[in-house]
Amino acid sequence: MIPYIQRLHSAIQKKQTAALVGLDPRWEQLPETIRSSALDKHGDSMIGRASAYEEFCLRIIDVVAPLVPAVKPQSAFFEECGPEGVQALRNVIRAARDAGLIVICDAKRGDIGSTAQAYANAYLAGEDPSSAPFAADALTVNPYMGVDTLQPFVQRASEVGGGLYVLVRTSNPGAGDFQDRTTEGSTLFEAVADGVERLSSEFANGAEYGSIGAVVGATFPKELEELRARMKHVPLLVPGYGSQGGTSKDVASAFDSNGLGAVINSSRGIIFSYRKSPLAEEFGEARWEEAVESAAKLMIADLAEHTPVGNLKSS
Ligand SMILES: O=c1ccn([C@@H]2O[C@H](COP(=O)(O)O)[C@@H](O)[C@H]2O)c(=O)[nH]1
Repeated sequence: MIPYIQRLHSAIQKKQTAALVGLDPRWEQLPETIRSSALDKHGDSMIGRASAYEEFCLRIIDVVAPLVPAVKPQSAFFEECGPEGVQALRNVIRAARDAGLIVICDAKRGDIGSTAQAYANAYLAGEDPSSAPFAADALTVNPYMGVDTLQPFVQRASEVGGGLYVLVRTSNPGAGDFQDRTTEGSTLFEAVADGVERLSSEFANGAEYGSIGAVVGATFPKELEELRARMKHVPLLVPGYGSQGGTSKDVASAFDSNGLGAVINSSRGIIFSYRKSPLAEEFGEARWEEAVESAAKLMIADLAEHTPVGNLKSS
């Protein structure tokens, strides 16, 4: 079985980029053609929204699969549509994997050990997509309840060749409210980072990186730089580029000198690029897929120019 981190790094080397496209469908922002076809078929209903989300995401996957190594569906938008939404999430994950993409499901799960085990079984398929109902390669997890609650996820990841991304220093404006609280000489986020580094270096078993990663926001570049140095064996998932204001310069420190060790997420900035200047003027909503392709290519070029991603060696 090939561990998650090896599969991720092969995909990054193959596509020559660490750009990660977030799949965060929002009804009001979908192209009018997709909305009206869903309304015609299902009326204004959750079934209609879920089918529109699925169509939108499948078309995005077709556009970005040749360009990027991975996608990150945001579970919340699918869950919001009820059972049909959850079925759409499942279909989107499968389609992305069939298109050769690594799938990181952003569901931020966490609970007491026995319940965490059920979440892990539900979402972490690792290398074999038939081994879980929501067949993600990797899952985001919340460490707030303690290291024992991460163990079932770690165990499952090691059994199936899956990966995890533990929330360490998030990208939202209030991230510091709790994460920056200091006790015994370190902040809460540093204490979590040290725990994740221990888990991932054990998992790495002598390799450079383990499959236990960390979420660290692009919107706090100083903390990102500190955390890269503090968690040497930990691959990073960096949200906050683009719509939340993070730039390629802000995320440069997330990478090692070979351009590995991190993926940078952009969701709205790519999937809704046809709604925003200048791509809105260039393509308009009718050519939304071309705008998405162009936005993904712009992000790829930006990362290649301003971060060590430009040093990636081809596989
Ligand atoms: O700290 C975090 C953790 C997760 N996210 C998620 O990433 C995307 C970001 O979307 P953008 O449109 O690129 O802002 C979204 O799914 C968040 O829930 C995050 O932003 N910050």
